[in-house]
Amino acid sequence: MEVRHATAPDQIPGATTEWLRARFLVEDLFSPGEVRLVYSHEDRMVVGGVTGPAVLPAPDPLRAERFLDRRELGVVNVGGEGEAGEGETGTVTVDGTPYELAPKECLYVGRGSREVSFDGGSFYLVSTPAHADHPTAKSTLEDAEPVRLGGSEGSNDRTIYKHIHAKGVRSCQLVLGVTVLEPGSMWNTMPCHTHERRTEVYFYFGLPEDQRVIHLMGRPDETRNLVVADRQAVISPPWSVHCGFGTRSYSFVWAMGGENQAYDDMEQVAIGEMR
Ligand SMILES: O=C(O)C(=O)C[C@H](O)C(=O)CO
Ligand SMILES: [Zn+2]
Repeated sequence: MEVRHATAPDQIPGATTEWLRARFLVEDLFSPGEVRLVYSHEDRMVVGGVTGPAVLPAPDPLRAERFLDRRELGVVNVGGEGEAGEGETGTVTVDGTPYELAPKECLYVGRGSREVSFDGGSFYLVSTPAHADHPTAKSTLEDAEPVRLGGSEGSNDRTIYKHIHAKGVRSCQLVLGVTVLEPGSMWNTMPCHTHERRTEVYFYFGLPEDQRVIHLMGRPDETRNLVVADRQAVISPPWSVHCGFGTRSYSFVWAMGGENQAYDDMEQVAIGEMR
């Protein structure tokens, strides 16, 4: 498990591309038969990738017998569509109960779960500290009550699926959803925002291998960019904007941890304020 330390906005002026990528970009999350994990001190969020079969370990930095002794976990199947277009389903088994996840479906795994294993599919993981037990629950795209936002005039026609949130699958602090851009729409999260009460992690997927997303980060008046490939994640601290545009359309998993779970509790930033 890689450990990354927290950052401050006054470190951004003068930061090199390499410095920014080492702190905020998470590459290489997927390797067959392995669970790869990164522990960020930004709200103590852990992100990971699994290509099964594999079992969720309890890495040493957690100093816990089991990964979920003091944590909760969101799992999203980020595997591609099957040859017949029906989607590659994968299985997550929690303490002997199997849950089949189709692409973009999500499983919330509550604190206290003892064994989590993965088979088939390709799974993205996000975990936050937890102080109560909430039941393990699956969320389909229908359960996530899709909301269509934006439009073709802004190249941001997209659908937001909220899986884990205050009015959906319940958790202690984790909030998680999937946003899918329509073909020809490239911009996510514009106009952008910050939320000082929460860290957010974006995981981009469904992007062709030779295409990229240009992810904007930093204080609104001191922005930088990260050039992000398919199946890479960006850690967005509470002080940073998080938005971007792709050279093709794509999907992303967004997940937050921190002070509150109010999805709309954000500070909107007008494009004219950005530098
Ligand atoms: O497309 C969007 O806009 C998003 O998905 C925004 C995220 O949900 C977000 O940033 C929540 O704070
Ligand atoms: Zn946000």
